[in-house]
Amino acid sequence: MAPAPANRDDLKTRILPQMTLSEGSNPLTSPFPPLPKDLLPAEKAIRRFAVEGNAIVTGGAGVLGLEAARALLEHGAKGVSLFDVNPAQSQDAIDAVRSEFPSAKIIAKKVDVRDEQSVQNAVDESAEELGSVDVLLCFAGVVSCNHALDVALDEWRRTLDINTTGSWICAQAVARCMIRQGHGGSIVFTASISAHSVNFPQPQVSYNVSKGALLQLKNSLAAEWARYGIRVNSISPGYMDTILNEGEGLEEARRMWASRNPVGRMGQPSELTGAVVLLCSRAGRYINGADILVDGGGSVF
Ligand SMILES: NC(=O)c1ccc[n+]([C@@H]2O[C@H](COP(=O)([O-])OP(=O)(O)OC[C@H]3O[C@@H](n4cnc5c(N)ncnc54)[C@H](O)[C@@H]3O)[C@@H](O)[C@H]2O)c1
Ligand SMILES: OC[C@@H](O)C(O)[C@H](O)CO
Repeated sequence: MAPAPANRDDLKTRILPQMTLSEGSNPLTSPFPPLPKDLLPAEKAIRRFAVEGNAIVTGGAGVLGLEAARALLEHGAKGVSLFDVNPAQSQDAIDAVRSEFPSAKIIAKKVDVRDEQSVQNAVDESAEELGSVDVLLCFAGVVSCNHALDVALDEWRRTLDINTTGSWICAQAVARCMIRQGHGGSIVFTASISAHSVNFPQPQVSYNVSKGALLQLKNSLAAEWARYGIRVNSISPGYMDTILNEGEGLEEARRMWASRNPVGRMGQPSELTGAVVLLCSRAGRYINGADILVDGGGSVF
């Protein structure tokens, strides 16, 4: 049953008394344990960037989500559960990842991140089928480009519902699961350069707002959930060379995005994975509440 909304009395009697750091099993209260001295340097590097346990990746049938899932598996994740409103669109690509990692468990679930009950069921099933949920990557998202004067309320609501509220619904369901498990975890939202500045030339007010809000969602949860050993961070990709940024009429915009970038090109999906792995591995243990821009320097131009 959903909890009742809090009132003013709850603040003193229930909410503030719970704002204490739970030590004991909280992995964040102690520093990264030293690696055994007799390991070879390469083995130390692997251990430092190892991803432990299992992950849920929303938008997991999309270009960036699936590439991030592949990177987690490369770094030792035992299994991934891909949540997507349309997993069938990428059946072949998902099968290709399955054959790359034959000993990993790779599940695809049809989930609309706006549907709280469907997310809750899929999180519970994933925990059961994989054995645990230790990482959540939120990639599910839609882009919406329109002149601010023409944006219909439905278009505005849909963009914020999927990009922002959908990430919140998934984070809350997964955090409850991680707290039950008792050993913390890592949550990563996908914001964007659009969370930091206004894109050019395309007008996209609802998208920009949906991604900007994710940064404050990340900050708020990072502050609250560290006491359970859960770190919450975000990545902010620049213009990546994916279907989101393809299509008729976008040729001139693509040229402009590349020319306004210090490295002179758009990013490749695999170029996001270093930041994702860092945030989900032991090496990222003291990174909490951070946003990593992966944009070739485009946002400083
Ligand atoms: N491609 C870029 O240049 C870029 C830049 C910055 C941020 N991003 C963000 O990265 C994320 C992934 O982008 P991408 O390029 O891989 O796009 P993509 O379209 O390939 O992937 C997005 C996925 O989200 C899924 N999705 C959409 N609505 C959903 C819903 N209601 N519930 C569940 N799944 C849903 C889609 O089916 C799709 O598989 C998005 O959040 C996007 O805003 C992308
Ligand atoms: O901000 C870059 C991306 O988030 C997005 O792909 C682009 O703005 C879509 O036009």
